[in-house]
This record gives sequence, structure tokens and C-alpha cells, in this order.
Amino acid sequence: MNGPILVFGRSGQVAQELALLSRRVDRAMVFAGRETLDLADHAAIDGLIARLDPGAVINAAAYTAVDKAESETDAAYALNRDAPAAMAAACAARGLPFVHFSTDYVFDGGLDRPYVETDATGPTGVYGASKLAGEQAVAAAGGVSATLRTSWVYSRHGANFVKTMLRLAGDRDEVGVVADQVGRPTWARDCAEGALAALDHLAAGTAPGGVYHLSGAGDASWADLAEAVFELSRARGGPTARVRRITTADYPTPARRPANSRLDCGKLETAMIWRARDWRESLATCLSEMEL
Ligand SMILES: NC(=O)C1=CN([C@@H]2O[C@H](COP(=O)(O)OP(=O)(O)OC[C@H]3O[C@@H](n4cnc5c(N)ncnc54)[C@H](OP(=O)(O)O)[C@@H]3O)[C@@H](O)[C@H]2O)C=CC1
Ligand SMILES: Cc1cn([C@H]2C[C@H](O)[C@@H](COP(=O)(O)OP(=O)(O)O[C@H]3O[C@@H](C)C(=O)[C@@H](O)[C@H]3O)O2)c(=O)[nH]c1=O
Ligand SMILES: [Mg+2]
Repeated sequence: MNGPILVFGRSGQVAQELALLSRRVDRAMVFAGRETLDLADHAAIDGLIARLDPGAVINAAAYTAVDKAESETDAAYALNRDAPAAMAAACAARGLPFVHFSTDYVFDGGLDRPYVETDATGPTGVYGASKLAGEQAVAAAGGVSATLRTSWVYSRHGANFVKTMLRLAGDRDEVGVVADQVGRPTWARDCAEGALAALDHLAAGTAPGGVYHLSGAGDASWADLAEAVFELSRARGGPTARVRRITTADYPTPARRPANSRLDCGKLETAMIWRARDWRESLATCLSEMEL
């Protein structure tokens, strides 16, 4: 691979873990955050890739506010469909490998087993629909690309459910959390490592492009995840609370979320030689790096 890896996104969870990974494995990456360009300006994307002349591109930027997307449809599609479409086209034109991220929320949650890549999609909200449109636009660009669908991403950076729970535990004894939505929590560090592995395989031609599932191993409801967070935090003298297990109906939100969005990661593990780590182990490591 000639030239650095250009990463779209700088302050986000996965982008920040890519920055840490870049230093750890000594791989040059340049980060294009909001201060470099507004990703809603799609013409600027090709211009930046032309100017920086990278060896490969990873897109870690997105519109990720699931509930707000219901009322900010245009912004969600600009970031989640049109920006990756422009990136994929620019990469295809130059023969650059491209790794993009998508979400478990492309599924409707009706299946009673983990989802594989070939299962039918059916997003239940604007965020999921805009991310699905992004996947399709990336595939349609025809270059060498992989779309990694991940789920329930947490880290010490940015905004995520784990940090929300720690914040709520700071001023409450009990938090009501839905127990009837099941998924697979994923540490942003795993997303970063998986993205780099995928990129290297694409560049070397040792794995085919396409859609891959990448999540932590093991199932959890949001209530299970909250309980695990509080247990680990309590053990380290951090904020803790009791979890009141509630139903989706008890916690109304603008966007409907899938009841089951567990991702089966077998395809990635076979093709890319990347193995999902148990989410409880990753969560413990993540919390051990946080000031509680
Ligand atoms: N978070 C999750 O639970 C999950 C995420 N994913 C996917 O994984 C990928 C990475 O997500 P994650 O790291 O959590 O995302 P974050 O929400 O943490 O970060 C998103 C990034 O996109 C940037 N961004 C948003 N709008 C613009 C804009 N107009 N111009 C430039 N940059 C912009 C943000 O910049 P700024 O900080 O300035 O706003 C931020 O750096 C995304 O594709 C997401 O859809 C998939 C499943 C679960
Ligand atoms: C804050 C809170 C949430 N909940 C519920 C609401 C919702 O059903 C579930 C998760 O809420 P959040 O809004 O934190 O998570 P959400 O924004 O739905 O997270 C999603 O983000 C996008 C970007 C993805 O791609 C998904 O994989 C997923 O990680 O927990 C409670 O039950 N109690 C609470 O106190
Ligand atoms: Mg949210």
C-alpha cells in the first residue's frame, strides 16, 4: 500500500480508536474531521482524496443519532448515503481499497437467530434505512470495498450507551433499561482492528470485498449490558445503579429499534482471519482504561 490511510472522521468512537491503532502498529493514517471538510459537501470528498493521494480509505464518519434521524432525514441521507457514495466512487476511480461501516439496524429484528450477511434487510427507522442506502451505493460504485456491519458500539470516546449508563448512575439509584431488544455489544477498538485487517486483505487481494458482520461475541439485551457496566464500575469504585428491566413499550422513542439484531460474524472470521472477542471481556478492558 503506497501512501497513508485516509480516515474520514476524527472525533468519533471508531476514528479515535483508529488513531490509537495507527500509533500502536505504526501505520500512517490521516484523519479528516469536520474541521477538514463537511461531509455533506460531496464534491469536496473527491477533491480531498485527489489532494492527499492516500493508499487506501476508511470511512468512520456517519450520522449516528438514531432518534434525531427520524426528523433530520436529509442530513442522515447526506452523511450515510451520499458521502460514502462519493468516497466509493473516488476510490473506485483510483483503484484504492475502501472500508466502510454499516449497522445492525439495517435489519427489522424479526428473525430468531443471529443475522448473516445474506439475510433480508428491512430497516425500521431512518438511520437504518440511510445506512442501508449507503451500503448499496458503496457496492454500486464497483471498486474494491468492504462494508463492515457492526452493532452497539461503545468506547471511552464520544457518546455511547455505556457512557450514558455511567452518567445516569452518577445521580440515580435505579435505571430502567429495555430487556426485550437483543444484540451484540462491540468495542470500538475491535471495529478499528477489524477495519485495518479488512483493508490489508482487500489491498493484498486475499479476501473478497462485500458486506461482512463484525461485532463482539455473545448476546446481550440493553439491560444485560447496563448490568455488566454497573457491576464492573462498582468493582472499581465507580458509579453504580440497579437496573429495572423494562420493555420497549415502557421506553417510547421516536425511532423503532429491532428486537433482535445479533450479527453472525462467521464470514469475517473465515475470510479475514479476525475473531470476535467476548463482549464482557472487551467491556472490562474498556472500563479499565476509563476514569470512573
Ligand atoms: N455507534 C454505534 O453504536 C454504531 C455505529 N455504527 C457505525 O459505525 C461507524 C462509526 O460509528 P461511531 O464511531 O460510533 O460514530 P460517532 O457518532 O462516534 O462519530 C461519527 C463521526 O462522524 C462525524 N461527522 C458527522 N457529521 C459530519 C459532517 N457533516 N462532516 C464531517 N464529519 C461528520 C462526526 O464528527 P463530529 O464529532 O464533529 O460530530 C464523528 O466524528 C458509523 O458508520 C456508524 O454508522 C454501526 C453500528 C453501531
Ligand atoms: C438511555 C436509555 C436507553 N434505553 C433504551 C433505548 C433503546 O432501546 C436502547 C439503546 O438506546 P441508545 O439510544 O443509547 O442506543 P441506540 O442509539 O439505539 O444505539 C444504536 O446506535 C446506532 C448508531 C447503531 O448503529 C446501533 O448499533 C446501536 O448501537 O436502550 C433505556 O431503556 N433506558 C435508558 O435509560
Ligand atoms: Mg443513541
